Amino acid sequence: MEPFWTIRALQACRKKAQPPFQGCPVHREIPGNPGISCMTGQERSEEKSECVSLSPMRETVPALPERVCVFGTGDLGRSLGLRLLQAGYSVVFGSRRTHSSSRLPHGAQVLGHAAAAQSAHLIFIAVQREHYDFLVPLANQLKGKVLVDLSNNLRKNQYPEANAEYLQSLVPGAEVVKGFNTLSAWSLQNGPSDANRQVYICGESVEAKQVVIAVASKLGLSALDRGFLSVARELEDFPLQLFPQWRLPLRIAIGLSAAFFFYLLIRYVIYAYVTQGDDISFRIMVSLANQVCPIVSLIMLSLCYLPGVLASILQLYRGTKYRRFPNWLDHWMLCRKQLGLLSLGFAFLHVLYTLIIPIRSERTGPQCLIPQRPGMTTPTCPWEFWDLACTSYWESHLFPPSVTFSAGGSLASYSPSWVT
Ligand SMILES: NC(=O)C1=CN([C@@H]2O[C@H](COP(=O)(O)OP(=O)(O)OC[C@H]3O[C@@H](n4cnc5c(N)ncnc54)[C@H](OP(=O)(O)O)[C@@H]3O)[C@@H](O)[C@H]2O)C=CC1
Ligand SMILES: [Fe+3]
Repeated sequence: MEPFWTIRALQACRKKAQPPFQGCPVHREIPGNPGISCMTGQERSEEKSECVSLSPMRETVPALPERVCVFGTGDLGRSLGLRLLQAGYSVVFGSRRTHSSSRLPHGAQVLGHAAAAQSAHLIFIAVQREHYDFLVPLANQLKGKVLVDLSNNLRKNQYPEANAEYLQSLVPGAEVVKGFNTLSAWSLQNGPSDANRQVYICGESVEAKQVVIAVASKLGLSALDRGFLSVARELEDFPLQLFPQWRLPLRIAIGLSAAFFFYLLIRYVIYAYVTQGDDISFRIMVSLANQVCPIVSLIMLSLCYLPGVLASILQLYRGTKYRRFPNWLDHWMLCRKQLGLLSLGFAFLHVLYTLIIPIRSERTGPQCLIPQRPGMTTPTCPWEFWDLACTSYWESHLFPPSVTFSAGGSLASYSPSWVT
Protein backbone atom coordinates (compact mmCIF):
# COMPACT_ATOMS: atom_id res chain seq x y z
CA MET A 1 0.00 0.00 0.00
CA GLU A 2 1.34 3.37 -1.00
CA PRO A 3 1.80 6.09 1.63
CA PHE A 4 -1.08 8.54 1.61
CA TRP A 5 1.06 11.53 0.64
CA THR A 6 2.21 9.75 -2.54
CA ILE A 7 -1.36 9.00 -3.47
CA ARG A 8 -2.38 12.62 -2.81
CA ALA A 9 0.49 13.98 -4.84
CA LEU A 10 -0.35 11.64 -7.71
CA GLN A 11 -3.99 12.64 -7.59
CA ALA A 12 -3.12 16.33 -7.56
CA CYS A 13 -0.76 16.07 -10.49
CA ARG A 14 -3.10 13.76 -12.38
CA LYS A 15 -5.80 16.44 -11.99
CA LYS A 16 -3.48 18.67 -13.99
CA ALA A 17 -2.84 15.77 -16.42
CA GLN A 18 0.85 15.78 -15.49
CA PRO A 19 3.07 13.05 -14.08
CA PRO A 20 4.25 13.92 -10.57
CA PHE A 21 7.91 14.63 -11.18
CA GLN A 22 9.15 14.53 -14.72
CA GLY A 23 6.22 16.26 -16.40
CA CYS A 24 5.46 18.86 -13.74
CA PRO A 25 6.62 22.22 -15.12
CA VAL A 26 8.22 23.29 -11.86
CA HIS A 27 10.37 20.18 -11.46
CA ARG A 28 13.38 19.39 -13.61
CA GLU A 29 15.42 16.29 -13.06
CA ILE A 30 19.07 16.78 -12.25
CA PRO A 31 21.08 14.98 -14.96
CA GLY A 32 22.49 11.73 -13.62
CA ASN A 33 20.19 11.81 -10.58
CA PRO A 34 16.84 10.44 -11.72
CA GLY A 35 14.07 11.34 -9.30
CA ILE A 36 15.93 14.35 -7.83
CA SER A 37 14.68 17.65 -9.11
CA CYS A 38 15.90 21.21 -8.79
CA MET A 39 13.95 24.48 -8.79
CA THR A 40 14.63 28.16 -8.66
CA GLY A 41 13.21 30.25 -5.80
CA GLN A 42 10.45 31.63 -8.02
CA GLU A 43 9.61 28.18 -9.31
CA ARG A 44 9.41 26.94 -5.74
CA SER A 45 6.86 29.55 -4.81
CA GLU A 46 4.84 28.73 -7.93
CA GLU A 47 5.02 25.07 -7.02
CA LYS A 48 3.18 25.70 -3.75
CA SER A 49 0.10 26.70 -5.67
CA GLU A 50 0.37 23.95 -8.29
CA CYS A 51 1.43 20.74 -6.55
CA VAL A 52 0.48 19.21 -3.24
CA SER A 53 3.22 18.94 -0.64
CA LEU A 54 4.92 15.55 -0.44
CA SER A 55 5.57 15.99 3.27
CA PRO A 56 2.98 14.29 5.47
CA MET A 57 3.94 16.58 8.40
CA ARG A 58 3.35 19.89 6.67
CA GLU A 59 -0.23 20.23 7.69
CA THR A 60 0.44 19.75 11.42
CA VAL A 61 3.92 21.24 12.02
CA PRO A 62 4.48 24.88 11.10
CA ALA A 63 7.23 25.55 8.58
CA LEU A 64 10.66 26.08 10.17
CA PRO A 65 11.77 29.68 10.16
CA GLU A 66 14.51 30.15 7.63
CA ARG A 67 16.16 33.03 9.44
CA VAL A 68 16.68 33.03 13.16
CA CYS A 69 17.80 35.99 15.24
CA VAL A 70 19.97 35.87 18.35
CA PHE A 71 20.20 38.93 20.60
CA GLY A 72 23.55 39.05 22.37
CA THR A 73 26.94 38.02 21.07
CA GLY A 74 28.23 36.63 24.37
CA ASP A 75 29.18 33.03 25.16
CA LEU A 76 25.72 31.57 24.82
CA GLY A 77 24.68 33.72 21.86
CA ARG A 78 27.75 32.73 19.83
CA SER A 79 27.46 29.03 20.67
CA LEU A 80 23.77 28.95 19.84
CA GLY A 81 24.37 30.87 16.63
CA LEU A 82 26.99 28.33 15.58
CA ARG A 83 24.66 25.40 16.22
CA LEU A 84 21.84 27.10 14.32
CA LEU A 85 24.13 27.69 11.36
CA GLN A 86 25.25 24.07 11.46
CA ALA A 87 21.60 23.02 11.47
CA GLY A 88 21.00 24.95 8.26
CA TYR A 89 19.48 28.18 9.54
CA SER A 90 20.48 31.62 8.44
CA VAL A 91 21.51 33.47 11.58
CA VAL A 92 21.40 37.17 12.27
CA PHE A 93 22.80 38.55 15.53
CA GLY A 94 21.27 41.59 17.16
CA SER A 95 24.07 43.42 18.94
CA ARG A 96 25.05 46.81 20.33
CA ARG A 97 28.34 46.55 18.47
CA THR A 98 27.66 45.63 14.85
CA HIS A 99 31.35 45.87 13.83
CA SER A 100 32.99 43.63 16.43
CA SER A 101 32.10 40.45 14.61
CA SER A 102 35.50 38.75 14.48
CA ARG A 103 34.62 36.14 17.12
CA LEU A 104 31.21 35.35 15.66
CA PRO A 105 30.57 32.12 13.76
CA HIS A 106 31.40 32.31 10.09
CA GLY A 107 28.33 32.94 7.96
CA ALA A 108 26.33 34.87 10.55
CA GLN A 109 25.21 38.43 10.01
CA VAL A 110 25.37 41.16 12.69
CA LEU A 111 22.85 43.99 12.75
CA GLY A 112 21.53 46.48 15.25
CA HIS A 113 18.76 45.16 17.49
CA ALA A 114 15.90 46.81 15.60
CA ALA A 115 17.04 45.68 12.14
CA ALA A 116 17.80 42.17 13.37
CA ALA A 117 14.39 41.89 15.06
CA GLN A 118 12.63 42.90 11.87
CA SER A 119 14.45 40.30 9.79
CA ALA A 120 13.35 37.19 11.74
CA HIS A 121 10.23 35.75 13.34
CA LEU A 122 12.08 33.80 16.02
CA ILE A 123 14.44 35.65 18.35
CA PHE A 124 16.62 34.07 21.03
CA ILE A 125 17.42 36.47 23.87
CA ALA A 126 20.94 35.56 25.06
CA VAL A 127 21.31 38.61 27.28
CA GLN A 128 21.23 38.82 31.08
CA ARG A 129 17.89 39.77 32.57
CA GLU A 130 19.37 42.92 34.12
CA HIS A 131 19.70 44.40 30.61
CA TYR A 132 16.22 43.50 29.33
CA ASP A 133 15.08 47.12 29.40
CA PHE A 134 16.85 47.63 26.04
CA LEU A 135 13.92 45.67 24.55
CA VAL A 136 11.29 48.23 25.56
CA PRO A 137 12.01 50.69 22.70
CA LEU A 138 11.90 47.71 20.30
CA ALA A 139 8.29 46.85 21.22
CA ASN A 140 7.00 47.69 17.73
CA GLN A 141 9.58 45.54 15.93
CA LEU A 142 9.00 42.68 18.36
CA LYS A 143 5.21 42.66 18.01
CA GLY A 144 4.02 39.16 17.07
CA LYS A 145 7.54 37.72 17.23
CA VAL A 146 8.50 34.63 19.19
CA LEU A 147 11.02 35.54 21.89
CA VAL A 148 12.90 32.69 23.54
CA ASP A 149 14.12 33.65 26.99
CA LEU A 150 17.38 31.78 27.71
CA SER A 151 18.33 33.54 30.90
CA ASN A 152 19.22 32.03 34.25
CA ASN A 153 19.74 33.56 37.66
CA LEU A 154 22.57 33.33 40.13
CA ARG A 155 20.34 32.18 42.97
CA LYS A 156 16.76 31.10 43.61
CA ASN A 157 14.12 33.79 44.18
CA GLN A 158 16.53 36.49 43.06
CA TYR A 159 13.67 38.46 41.51
CA PRO A 160 9.98 38.69 42.44
CA GLU A 161 8.89 37.20 39.12
CA ALA A 162 10.44 34.78 36.64
CA ASN A 163 12.72 36.30 33.99
CA ALA A 164 10.41 35.12 31.22
CA GLU A 165 7.36 36.71 32.88
CA TYR A 166 9.33 39.93 33.28
CA LEU A 167 10.26 39.79 29.59
CA GLN A 168 6.62 39.26 28.65
CA SER A 169 5.60 42.27 30.74
CA LEU A 170 8.21 44.42 28.96
CA VAL A 171 7.13 43.31 25.50
CA PRO A 172 3.44 42.39 25.77
CA GLY A 173 3.00 42.18 21.99
CA ALA A 174 5.51 39.33 21.62
CA GLU A 175 5.04 35.64 22.33
CA VAL A 176 7.55 34.73 25.03
CA VAL A 177 8.72 31.15 25.37
CA LYS A 178 11.04 30.10 28.19
CA GLY A 179 13.50 27.42 27.20
CA PHE A 180 16.97 26.14 26.34
CA ASN A 181 18.27 27.61 29.61
CA THR A 182 19.42 24.21 30.84
CA LEU A 183 21.94 24.00 27.99
CA SER A 184 25.38 25.45 28.48
CA ALA A 185 27.41 27.31 25.89
CA TRP A 186 29.98 24.54 26.17
CA SER A 187 27.52 21.73 25.44
CA LEU A 188 26.11 23.67 22.49
CA GLN A 189 29.57 24.05 21.01
CA ASN A 190 30.47 20.41 21.50
CA GLY A 191 27.10 18.99 20.53
CA PRO A 192 24.71 17.73 23.19
CA SER A 193 25.43 14.33 24.68
CA ASP A 194 22.66 11.93 25.64
CA ALA A 195 22.51 13.36 29.12
CA ASN A 196 21.67 16.92 28.10
CA ARG A 197 19.68 16.37 24.92
CA GLN A 198 16.49 17.18 26.81
CA VAL A 199 15.40 20.80 27.00
CA TYR A 200 12.31 22.18 28.70
CA ILE A 201 10.08 24.91 27.36
CA CYS A 202 6.99 26.75 28.56
CA GLY A 203 4.88 29.62 27.27
CA GLU A 204 1.36 30.87 26.71
CA SER A 205 1.18 30.42 22.94
CA VAL A 206 0.96 26.89 21.55
CA GLU A 207 2.03 28.07 18.07
CA ALA A 208 5.09 29.83 19.45
CA LYS A 209 6.05 26.71 21.39
CA GLN A 210 5.67 24.59 18.26
CA VAL A 211 8.07 26.88 16.42
CA VAL A 212 10.62 26.47 19.24
CA ILE A 213 10.10 22.69 19.40
CA ALA A 214 10.72 22.45 15.64
CA VAL A 215 14.00 24.37 15.98
CA ALA A 216 15.02 22.21 18.96
CA SER A 217 14.47 19.01 17.04
CA LYS A 218 16.49 20.37 14.12
CA LEU A 219 19.32 21.05 16.57
CA GLY A 220 19.16 17.43 17.73
CA LEU A 221 17.44 18.28 21.02
CA SER A 222 14.21 16.98 22.40
CA ALA A 223 12.01 19.71 23.83
CA LEU A 224 9.51 18.90 26.55
CA ASP A 225 6.58 21.30 26.86
CA ARG A 226 6.09 21.99 30.57
CA GLY A 227 3.02 24.19 30.17
CA PHE A 228 2.31 27.89 30.62
CA LEU A 229 4.70 30.72 31.40
CA SER A 230 3.94 30.39 35.12
CA VAL A 231 6.26 27.34 35.09
CA ALA A 232 9.17 29.54 33.97
CA ARG A 233 10.46 30.06 37.49
CA GLU A 234 10.74 26.30 37.93
CA LEU A 235 12.71 26.01 34.69
CA GLU A 236 14.97 28.85 35.77
CA ASP A 237 15.67 27.03 39.04
CA PHE A 238 16.74 23.81 37.27
CA PRO A 239 20.37 24.85 36.71
CA LEU A 240 20.58 25.99 40.34
CA GLN A 241 19.67 22.60 41.74
CA LEU A 242 22.72 21.03 43.28
CA PHE A 243 23.11 17.40 42.24
CA PRO A 244 19.36 16.82 41.72
CA GLN A 245 19.80 13.14 40.83
CA TRP A 246 22.12 12.45 43.76
CA ARG A 247 19.60 12.74 46.55
CA LEU A 248 18.02 9.30 46.28
CA PRO A 249 21.29 7.36 45.69
CA LEU A 250 22.91 9.18 48.62
CA ARG A 251 19.97 8.40 50.88
CA ILE A 252 20.11 4.73 49.86
CA ALA A 253 23.87 4.59 50.48
CA ILE A 254 23.60 6.26 53.89
CA GLY A 255 20.61 4.10 54.88
CA LEU A 256 22.36 0.86 53.85
CA SER A 257 25.62 1.87 55.55
CA ALA A 258 23.84 2.68 58.80
CA ALA A 259 21.76 -0.51 58.73
CA PHE A 260 24.74 -2.81 58.09
CA PHE A 261 26.96 -0.92 60.51
CA PHE A 262 24.52 -1.42 63.38
CA TYR A 263 23.87 -5.02 62.39
CA LEU A 264 27.61 -5.84 62.40
CA LEU A 265 28.12 -3.83 65.58
CA ILE A 266 25.50 -5.87 67.41
CA ARG A 267 26.54 -9.17 65.85
CA TYR A 268 30.29 -8.96 66.48
CA VAL A 269 31.16 -6.29 69.03
CA ILE A 270 28.18 -6.20 71.39
CA TYR A 271 27.55 -9.95 71.14
CA ALA A 272 31.23 -10.74 71.90
CA TYR A 273 31.13 -8.39 74.88
CA VAL A 274 27.89 -9.80 76.27
CA THR A 275 28.67 -13.51 75.78
CA GLN A 276 32.46 -13.64 76.32
CA GLY A 277 33.25 -10.32 77.97
CA ASP A 278 35.65 -9.44 75.11
CA ASP A 279 36.01 -5.72 74.50
CA ILE A 280 36.81 -5.32 70.79
CA SER A 281 35.31 -1.87 70.47
CA PHE A 282 38.65 -0.55 69.09
CA ARG A 283 37.89 -2.44 65.87
CA ILE A 284 34.74 -0.46 65.17
CA MET A 285 36.39 2.35 63.25
CA VAL A 286 38.42 0.29 60.80
CA SER A 287 37.60 -3.40 60.78
CA LEU A 288 33.87 -2.96 61.22
CA ALA A 289 33.66 -0.12 58.73
CA ASN A 290 35.62 -2.27 56.32
CA GLN A 291 32.91 -4.90 56.53
CA VAL A 292 30.24 -2.37 55.63
CA CYS A 293 31.92 -0.89 52.53
CA PRO A 294 31.96 -3.97 50.26
CA ILE A 295 28.41 -4.91 51.23
CA VAL A 296 27.07 -1.47 50.38
CA SER A 297 29.23 -1.33 47.26
CA LEU A 298 27.84 -4.60 45.92
CA ILE A 299 24.25 -3.64 46.70
CA MET A 300 24.69 -0.25 45.01
CA LEU A 301 26.23 -1.97 42.00
CA SER A 302 23.27 -4.30 41.69
CA LEU A 303 20.88 -1.37 42.10
CA CYS A 304 22.75 0.29 39.24
CA TYR A 305 22.21 -2.61 36.86
CA LEU A 306 18.80 -3.81 38.01
CA PRO A 307 16.64 -1.04 36.43
CA GLY A 308 18.16 -1.77 33.00
CA VAL A 309 17.14 -5.41 33.33
CA LEU A 310 13.65 -4.47 34.56
CA ALA A 311 13.27 -2.01 31.68
CA SER A 312 14.23 -4.70 29.15
CA ILE A 313 11.74 -7.14 30.67
CA LEU A 314 9.03 -4.47 30.56
CA GLN A 315 9.80 -3.70 26.92
CA LEU A 316 9.66 -7.39 26.02
CA TYR A 317 6.38 -7.75 27.91
CA ARG A 318 4.87 -4.72 26.18
CA GLY A 319 6.30 -5.70 22.80
CA THR A 320 7.50 -2.15 22.11
CA LYS A 321 10.22 0.21 23.24
CA TYR A 322 8.23 3.31 22.33
CA ARG A 323 6.16 3.55 25.50
CA ARG A 324 7.12 5.52 28.57
CA PHE A 325 8.36 3.61 31.57
CA PRO A 326 6.44 4.06 34.81
CA ASN A 327 7.65 7.08 36.75
CA TRP A 328 9.44 5.07 39.46
CA LEU A 329 11.44 3.14 36.85
CA ASP A 330 12.15 6.30 34.88
CA HIS A 331 13.51 7.97 38.00
CA TRP A 332 15.52 4.90 38.94
CA MET A 333 17.03 4.69 35.42
CA LEU A 334 18.08 8.33 35.66
CA CYS A 335 19.93 7.61 38.92
CA ARG A 336 22.04 4.76 37.53
CA LYS A 337 25.15 6.81 36.98
CA GLN A 338 25.06 8.11 40.57
CA LEU A 339 24.40 4.63 41.97
CA GLY A 340 27.37 3.27 40.01
CA LEU A 341 29.67 6.08 41.14
CA LEU A 342 28.70 5.58 44.78
CA SER A 343 29.33 1.85 44.40
CA LEU A 344 32.79 2.62 43.07
CA GLY A 345 33.38 5.04 45.95
CA PHE A 346 32.55 2.39 48.55
CA ALA A 347 34.76 -0.13 46.73
CA PHE A 348 37.69 2.32 46.88
CA LEU A 349 37.01 2.90 50.54
CA HIS A 350 37.11 -0.84 51.08
CA VAL A 351 40.49 -1.05 49.34
CA LEU A 352 41.79 1.86 51.44
CA TYR A 353 40.64 0.32 54.71
CA THR A 354 42.13 -2.99 53.68
CA LEU A 355 45.45 -1.26 53.17
CA ILE A 356 45.23 0.48 56.55
CA ILE A 357 44.62 -2.74 58.47
CA PRO A 358 48.17 -4.17 58.04
CA ILE A 359 49.68 -0.90 59.30
CA ARG A 360 47.63 -1.25 62.48
CA SER A 361 48.33 -5.01 62.62
CA GLU A 362 52.08 -4.40 62.63
CA ARG A 363 51.67 -2.37 65.80
CA THR A 364 48.88 -4.23 67.55
CA GLY A 365 49.26 -7.72 66.11
CA PRO A 366 46.94 -9.34 63.57
CA GLN A 367 43.35 -8.31 63.98
CA CYS A 368 40.31 -10.11 62.84
CA LEU A 369 36.80 -9.06 63.55
CA ILE A 370 35.29 -12.34 62.49
CA PRO A 371 36.40 -15.26 64.68
CA GLN A 372 39.06 -17.33 62.87
CA ARG A 373 38.17 -20.75 61.60
CA PRO A 374 40.72 -23.59 61.38
CA GLY A 375 42.77 -23.34 58.14
CA MET A 376 42.00 -19.66 57.66
CA THR A 377 45.01 -17.54 56.70
CA THR A 378 45.64 -14.16 58.31
CA PRO A 379 48.08 -12.07 56.27
CA THR A 380 50.67 -10.33 58.36
CA CYS A 381 52.97 -8.52 55.95
CA PRO A 382 51.81 -5.39 54.10
CA TRP A 383 52.65 -6.90 50.70
CA GLU A 384 50.43 -9.82 51.40
CA PHE A 385 47.64 -7.41 52.28
CA TRP A 386 48.32 -5.28 49.24
CA ASP A 387 48.06 -8.38 47.09
CA LEU A 388 44.86 -9.43 48.82
CA ALA A 389 43.40 -5.93 48.60
CA CYS A 390 43.93 -5.77 44.84
CA THR A 391 42.69 -9.31 44.34
CA SER A 392 39.64 -8.73 46.47
CA TYR A 393 38.88 -5.48 44.68
CA TRP A 394 38.99 -7.06 41.25
CA GLU A 395 37.29 -10.23 42.30
CA SER A 396 34.61 -8.72 44.47
CA HIS A 397 33.69 -5.73 42.39
CA LEU A 398 34.56 -6.36 38.80
CA PHE A 399 34.12 -10.12 38.38
CA PRO A 400 30.86 -12.03 38.45
CA PRO A 401 29.60 -12.95 41.93
CA SER A 402 30.33 -16.65 41.44
CA VAL A 403 34.07 -15.88 41.30
CA THR A 404 33.79 -13.81 44.47
CA PHE A 405 32.13 -16.62 46.34
CA SER A 406 34.76 -19.13 45.28
CA ALA A 407 37.52 -16.80 46.45
CA GLY A 408 35.82 -16.23 49.76
CA GLY A 409 37.88 -18.69 51.79
CA SER A 410 41.11 -16.80 51.44
CA LEU A 411 39.49 -13.42 51.93
CA ALA A 412 37.55 -14.33 55.02
CA SER A 413 39.65 -12.16 57.31
CA TYR A 414 38.18 -8.97 55.90
CA SER A 415 35.25 -9.96 53.70
CA PRO A 416 31.72 -9.99 55.01
CA SER A 417 30.79 -13.34 56.35
CA TRP A 418 27.75 -13.64 54.14
CA VAL A 419 29.97 -13.28 51.07
CA THR A 420 32.32 -16.08 52.05
N1 LIG B 1 26.81 30.93 29.16
C1 LIG B 1 26.05 29.86 29.36
O1 LIG B 1 26.54 28.73 29.30
C2 LIG B 1 24.60 30.03 29.64
C3 LIG B 1 24.01 31.28 29.75
N2 LIG B 1 22.66 31.40 29.96
C4 LIG B 1 22.03 32.73 30.05
O2 LIG B 1 22.19 33.42 28.84
C5 LIG B 1 22.36 34.80 29.08
C6 LIG B 1 23.65 35.28 28.44
O3 LIG B 1 24.72 34.56 28.99
P1 LIG B 1 26.20 34.68 28.39
O4 LIG B 1 26.16 34.60 26.92
O5 LIG B 1 27.02 33.70 29.12
O6 LIG B 1 26.60 36.15 28.87
P2 LIG B 1 27.71 37.09 28.25
O7 LIG B 1 28.05 38.09 29.28
O8 LIG B 1 28.81 36.29 27.66
O9 LIG B 1 26.96 37.83 27.05
C7 LIG B 1 25.86 38.64 27.29
C8 LIG B 1 25.61 39.49 26.06
O10 LIG B 1 24.51 40.33 26.34
C9 LIG B 1 24.66 41.55 25.61
N3 LIG B 1 24.50 42.67 26.52
C10 LIG B 1 25.22 42.95 27.63
N4 LIG B 1 24.79 44.09 28.19
C11 LIG B 1 23.77 44.54 27.41
C12 LIG B 1 22.94 45.70 27.45
N5 LIG B 1 23.05 46.60 28.42
N6 LIG B 1 22.04 45.85 26.48
C13 LIG B 1 21.92 44.96 25.50
N7 LIG B 1 22.69 43.84 25.39
C14 LIG B 1 23.60 43.65 26.34
C15 LIG B 1 26.06 41.56 25.05
O11 LIG B 1 25.98 41.35 23.64
P3 LIG B 1 26.36 42.51 22.60
O12 LIG B 1 27.68 43.04 23.05
O13 LIG B 1 26.43 41.82 21.30
O14 LIG B 1 25.27 43.54 22.66
C16 LIG B 1 26.76 40.39 25.71
O15 LIG B 1 27.67 39.76 24.89
C17 LIG B 1 22.37 34.99 30.60
O16 LIG B 1 21.09 35.39 31.02
C18 LIG B 1 22.66 33.59 31.12
O17 LIG B 1 22.03 33.37 32.37
C19 LIG B 1 21.85 30.30 30.04
C20 LIG B 1 22.39 29.04 29.94
C21 LIG B 1 23.79 28.80 29.77
FE1 LIG C 1 36.57 -7.34 49.87
